[in-house]
Amino acid sequence: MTSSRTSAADPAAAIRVEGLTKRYGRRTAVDDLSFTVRPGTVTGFFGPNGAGKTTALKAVVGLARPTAGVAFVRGTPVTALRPDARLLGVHIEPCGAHPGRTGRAHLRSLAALAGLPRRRVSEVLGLVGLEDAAARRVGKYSMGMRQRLGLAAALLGDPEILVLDEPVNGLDPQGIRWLRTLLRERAAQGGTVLLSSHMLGEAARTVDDVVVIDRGRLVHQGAMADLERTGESLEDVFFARTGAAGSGGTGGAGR
Ligand SMILES: Nc1ncnc2c1ncn2[C@@H]1O[C@H](COP(=O)(O)OP(=O)(O)OP(=O)(O)O)[C@@H](O)[C@H]1O
Repeated sequence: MTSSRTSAADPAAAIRVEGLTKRYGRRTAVDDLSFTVRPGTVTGFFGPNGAGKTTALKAVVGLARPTAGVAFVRGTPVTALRPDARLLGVHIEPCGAHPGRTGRAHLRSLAALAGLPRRRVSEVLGLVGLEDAAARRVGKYSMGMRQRLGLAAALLGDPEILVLDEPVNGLDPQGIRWLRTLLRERAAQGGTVLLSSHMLGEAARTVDDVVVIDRGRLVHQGAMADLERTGESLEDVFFARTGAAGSGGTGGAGR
């Protein structure tokens, strides 16, 4: 396992997770998890079903209160940060859009809440390819369209850091390529992305750094380039470190 020397409150780390634990009753969803997300990178967050990815991402963005540990965003505990759509853009399902509202209306209220200009709504609708569906009710959206709406919401503030939970789910091949290009371009411009995914082949083409968890615990952190040097694929690492090979069921983190 590659450990990071970045200290907890180091503002040079876009995100630093330190000793994060989240319990639901007797179930431990995230277990003493620490990892670092370097600025200007796309970091992939992987693990079997029930490993604790969504729970950890929620804690990273301040949507779940950790039982123990701290998530730092640019060196500040996320719980001490004022909501700032220009710093942190988040897409974690459910996106909270009322099924009876149109996609455009949903984005307009988010923009107003975040103090962003209305023109950003048209811009992000164009960016995610939802212009034609903007006047339709969200309840009528396909899974891929809901995914695009969630991405549009995350992109509203053109944020420095994006946290996306399984953003590829439901996207068509064109959408998957579009998202890969978008995320790579953002990283090339100094932006940071932390995303979870089960699509290891696709993720291997997108991410710079890899964090793998199993049963709530870190089992691997390292750079894709290091894997490429050793000839290991992301899938090799995933199966070797999570022991998920051949298992059809969910491991879960509960003990
Ligand atoms: N609100 C909650 N109340 C109780 N248990 C929860 C809650 N949220 C998550 N869990 C439990 O925490 C564990 C981790 O769930 P989580 O959704 O974080 O995993 P995941 O890695 O995102 O899974 P998947 O890949 O299937 O989306 C699971 O055992 C889940 O049942």
